[in-house]
Amino acid sequence: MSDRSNSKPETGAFFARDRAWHPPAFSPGYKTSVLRSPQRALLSLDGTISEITGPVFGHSILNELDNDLIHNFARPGESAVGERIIVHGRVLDERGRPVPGVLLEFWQANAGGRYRHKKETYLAAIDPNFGGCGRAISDDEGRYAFRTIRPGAYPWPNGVNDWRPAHIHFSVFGHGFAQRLITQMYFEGDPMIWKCPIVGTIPDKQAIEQLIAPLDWGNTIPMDARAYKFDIVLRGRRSTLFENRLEGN
Ligand SMILES: O=C(O)c1ccc(O)c(O)c1
Repeated sequence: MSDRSNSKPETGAFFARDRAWHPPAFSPGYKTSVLRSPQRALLSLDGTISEITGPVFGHSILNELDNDLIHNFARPGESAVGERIIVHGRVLDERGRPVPGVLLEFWQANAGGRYRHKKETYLAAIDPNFGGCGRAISDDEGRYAFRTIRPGAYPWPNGVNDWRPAHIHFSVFGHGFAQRLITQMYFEGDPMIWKCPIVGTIPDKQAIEQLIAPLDWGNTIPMDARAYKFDIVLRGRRSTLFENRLEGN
């Protein structure tokens, strides 16, 4: 385990990734990582002008229901089946400062643990009123929020009887097209988290705990939805853990 005590102020513009905090790209217990992981040393490339100045997908075309997964795929007057929740939090930089204007995209399985995807094979029922995708943009204080239903856990073909705990996938776009980070949020108190082979690739317990959103009782909506709070830290020693798959660790 690495020492994450906060005693020394962080200085300098660049915060190198702590390799003990992030899971190794090659983690045989997570079978698909074996073929996905880089076979050669990584190269660090500078961003090009077109990546830095190019348009960022989606910032100007948010629809009213994009941050409401309970309704954004539902027939008029209907809603998705499941436990209604609000997920909210802040996008923060390495010094804890808010990051405004970030496009966040979310995708998840339905309450029974089934994705709406043509390659989905799990036998749980489709919910005709649930699509499973949404998005939001962080405000001036870095805050974002969306309404959804709590996803179900599901089995997956990794080892015998491996299950994914209930989780929501997050993509975070920055101010350039090449700035994209992907992570997953889990739910406080779920015993399945500690049995998951993907979670099991994460070497540091604190890094896992940072992916687990606590129940936020103060922001529940009585007679409607419970709230979970998930802050995303983009860089620094306490950076949220991001997946290997799209960024090559
Ligand atoms: O990378 C994978 O194989 C994989 C499988 C199941 C998941 O739920 C997931 O998030 C990733």
